[in-house]
Amino acid sequence: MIEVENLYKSFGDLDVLEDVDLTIEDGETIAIIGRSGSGKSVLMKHLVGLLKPDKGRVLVDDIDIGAIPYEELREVRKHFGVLFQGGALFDSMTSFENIAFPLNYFTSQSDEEIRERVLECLELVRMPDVGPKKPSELSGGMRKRVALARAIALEPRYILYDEPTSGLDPETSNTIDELITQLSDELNVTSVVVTHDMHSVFAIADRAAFLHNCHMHWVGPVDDIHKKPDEILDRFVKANEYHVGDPLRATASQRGQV
Ligand SMILES: Nc1ncnc2c1ncn2[C@@H]1O[C@H](COP(=O)(O)OP(=O)(O)OP(=O)(O)O)[C@@H](O)[C@H]1O
Repeated sequence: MIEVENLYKSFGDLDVLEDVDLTIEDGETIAIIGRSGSGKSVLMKHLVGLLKPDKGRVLVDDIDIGAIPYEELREVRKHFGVLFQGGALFDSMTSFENIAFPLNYFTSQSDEEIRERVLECLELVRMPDVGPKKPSELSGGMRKRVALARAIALEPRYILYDEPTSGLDPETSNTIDELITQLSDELNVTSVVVTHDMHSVFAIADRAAFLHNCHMHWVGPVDDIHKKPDEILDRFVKANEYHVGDPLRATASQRGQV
């Protein structure tokens, strides 16, 4: 479980998060939503200790990650897989080497064990044959899937996704959404998805957490987004769900493509 308590964060004069509380339950998929610049990525970075709160705490399995030395934080981070916005793959390495990287860095597994795990991860993202390919030889959606394979290599308990569908066409976005759901079910992980893609939110998330004006304005089951209207949330949702009816999104979902 991750608990964010009374979190404040500013950069110079810019207040980004004020008095933010959020509890992320084990096994759920929660979407962090909000306008561009509302602090979604800043909040996500606090969950894994990449940023430290000015005030407040982030507890991961009861450990206050802002108050522990780096060596202990490194141990906590082993439980996290992070899919960064651009994928953040190493361009000079093959897909195989990218996925093997955290295994080489964090574990003392043999070359054979690492090879098996890399192939397993490629299988999980349904791209068993791309190991020898470099990121530059792959499409945007394929790069995200390789990055996802790398994020799950250490068998994380938590996967953090930063805008996983941004920059992808609707059909590829569906593929990524379906993969997020599949991994959540098969690996029984807790997933935190930063996004403003409301189609994704309704497709994959159990709950949504809406940041607005530095505050956690609304948190609840996605089913309640329309049932229990909140004027500000409603405005945000309407502005961002224009492509929900996109036939490509619908078609790929119905086909169940991954
Ligand atoms: N390291 C930093 N130093 C200074 N300002 C920062 C830093 N990180 C984020 N910010 C600022 O904090 C604000 C929130 O940024 P953040 O990236 O969390 O927004 P976001 O909600 O994820 O937006 P988007 O949807 O556009 O990605 C922005 O104004 C950003 O410029």
